[in-house]
Amino acid sequence: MAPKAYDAVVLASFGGPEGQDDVIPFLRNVTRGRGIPDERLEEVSHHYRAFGGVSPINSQNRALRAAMEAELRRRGIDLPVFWGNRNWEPFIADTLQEAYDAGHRRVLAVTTSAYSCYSSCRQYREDLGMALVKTGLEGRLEVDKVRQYFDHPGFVEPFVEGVGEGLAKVRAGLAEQGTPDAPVHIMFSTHSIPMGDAEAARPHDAEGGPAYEEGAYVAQHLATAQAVLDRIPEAAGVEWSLVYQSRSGAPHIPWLEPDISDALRDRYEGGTRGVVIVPLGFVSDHMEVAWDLDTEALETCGELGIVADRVPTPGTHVKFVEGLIDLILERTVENNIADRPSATALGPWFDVCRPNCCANRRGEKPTIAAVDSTVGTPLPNPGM
Ligand SMILES: CC1=C(CCC(=O)O)c2cc3nc(cc4[nH]c(cc5[nH]c(cc1n2)c(C)c5CCC(=O)O)c(CCC(=O)O)c4C)C(CCC(=O)O)=C3C
Ligand SMILES: [Fe+2]
Repeated sequence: MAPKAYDAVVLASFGGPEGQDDVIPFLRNVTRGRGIPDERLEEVSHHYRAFGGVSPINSQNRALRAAMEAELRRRGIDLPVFWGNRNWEPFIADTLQEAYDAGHRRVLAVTTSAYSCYSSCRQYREDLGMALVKTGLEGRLEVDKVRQYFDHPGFVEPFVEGVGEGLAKVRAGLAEQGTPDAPVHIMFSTHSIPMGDAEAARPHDAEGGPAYEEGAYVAQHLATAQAVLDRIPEAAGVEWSLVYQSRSGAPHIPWLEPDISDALRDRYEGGTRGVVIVPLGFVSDHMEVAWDLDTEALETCGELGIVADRVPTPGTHVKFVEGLIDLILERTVENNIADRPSATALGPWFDVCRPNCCANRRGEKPTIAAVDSTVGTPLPNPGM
């Protein structure tokens, strides 16, 4: 898509509760119309309760926003960064209104989500699209979005660093135990999604780019994991796999598998004694990482006697923050960066999503940043 003169950035995220009283209303917001059984909500509420009802995600987003502003200032670029969420305050609609009231007319969104699937791409585009409709800013505020950035070096490099360090720690732990040569496994973990969503995560039209047998969500994770490993000499020859976590939904609906806990048990039976756990699907150490990995998966490792290390998410890693700013500058007229780096053969991903990309299987909603967008941006020339 041709560069534009954006006048503000919106960091769009998931949101999380800020106290015990927020937990249930937050969970209702997340699962509205999504067919999640009450027992699952009850179960997940305990994760938040155990953390005082406070998700770590909001403070992480405040820190990310501050880091992005600092990096823009450092480069002498005058672009304010607003922040809004899908499921909790500040809500995206209020954020767009705030940006508009402050005089901005053309904003570029960055989401805290790197891959392509309904939950991580289209749903954010719908959040922004519906916010435009709700506020009545449709046609008055232009909203675009940076490309999904799973393969941007700024996202990949912090994992390269983390996996390298994780491998060293796990090997040192095994040596301490007197089993320095015990088999080690690198386990990349991401959010499970319904199989139907995984299959829908792709461009649908004939000329809309490559289609992927396993869906773009899985293909992007596999390619990114490989890109991380290719950059770590010490990882050569180490076995690895992609596993899934945080499954919800009704039991009879198939979701991506294997679950990380099952995978850990199977690997242990196959001889693995050290595991590097890589939260490849996530941008910050929020609840899905703090609970499902640091509490549950690490507990499973402890029970089995596996030496384990959980690698950090990109968070506010300087390379990640610089990468997000580079992604913004790919799209701006001023300070434009013409280079669109990609660490995998799949990318760089589209600035403007192809028709039906990451389809909402529960019915159409207004979206931005797609060839078939009904709000957000007039798209005379959809380009890349
Ligand atoms: C792909 C994906 C990402 C990664 C991309 C991205 O980052 O956006 C992600 C992130 C997150 N998911 C999060 C929390 C939750 N996700 C839920 C439910 C669901 N997630 C799904 C998918 C994803 N989720 C799906 C298909 C569902 C089923 C309901 C539905 O079809 O929509 C539920 C409901 C209860 C449950 O069943 O677990 C909760 C509480 C938090 C916040 C953590 C915090 O508070 O720190 C974050 C960052
Ligand atoms: Fe989720």
